[in-house]
Amino acid sequence: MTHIALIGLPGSGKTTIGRQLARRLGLPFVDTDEAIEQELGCSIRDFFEAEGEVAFRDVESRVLHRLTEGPPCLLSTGGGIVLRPENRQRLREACRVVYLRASANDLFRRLRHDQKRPLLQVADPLERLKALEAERGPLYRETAHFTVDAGRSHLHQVVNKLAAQIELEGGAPEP
Ligand SMILES: Nc1ncnc2c1ncn2[C@@H]1O[C@H](COP(=O)(O)OP(=O)(O)OP(=O)(O)O)[C@@H](O)[C@H]1O
Ligand SMILES: O=C(O)C1=C[C@@H](O)[C@@H](O)[C@H](O)C1
Ligand SMILES: [Mg+2]
Repeated sequence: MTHIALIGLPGSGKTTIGRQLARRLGLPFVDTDEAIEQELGCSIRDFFEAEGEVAFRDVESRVLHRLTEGPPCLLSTGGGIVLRPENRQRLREACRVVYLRASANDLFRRLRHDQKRPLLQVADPLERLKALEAERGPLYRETAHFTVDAGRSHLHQVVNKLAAQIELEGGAPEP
């Protein structure tokens, strides 16, 4: 296993915490959503609208495989990456997987004014977050090696806790 991957619901802090943790551990930081947008040459939102979710998930699986075959990095993933069994398997075999757990209520408080996340641009974003939590919670738990509370804790507390846990387990992989 060579990588560290962060998984969790939209807004759980994968990108923000991932960037800070990568700096702490001296690892390159890669966001799968950003890598996908680079590969596509357009935004995920536009691609989703034009080609649909199945086409997006195909690209996401391809990018996950490519990135996890490359040099060790801290991988922040798209919120839906655990939906495909092949991605869950790939994550578990190639990465130390951390689930940033945050409840729908906590995320709603955090994201209620968000306009960037297509999944939340609906009449009732709290209901949508609850549905995502019900569908994906078991998949995040099944995929993760380690879970951390990222709903109520401050950003720096989550980063400190993860850095300590990784140290305890023998430290970060050599980049
Ligand atoms: N523990 C935290 N406490 C308070 N605010 C947080 C915490 N974690 C993240 N945030 C804030 O919540 C917002 C969403 O965080 P971020 O973009 O990192 O989430 P994400 O999991 O990458 O979301 P997405 O799945 O949509 O890419 C940001 O404004 C970030 O600063
Ligand atoms: O939760 C999801 O299904 C998604 C989350 C984003 O990170 C992107 O990967 C995309 O918008 C889909
Ligand atoms: Mg993100």
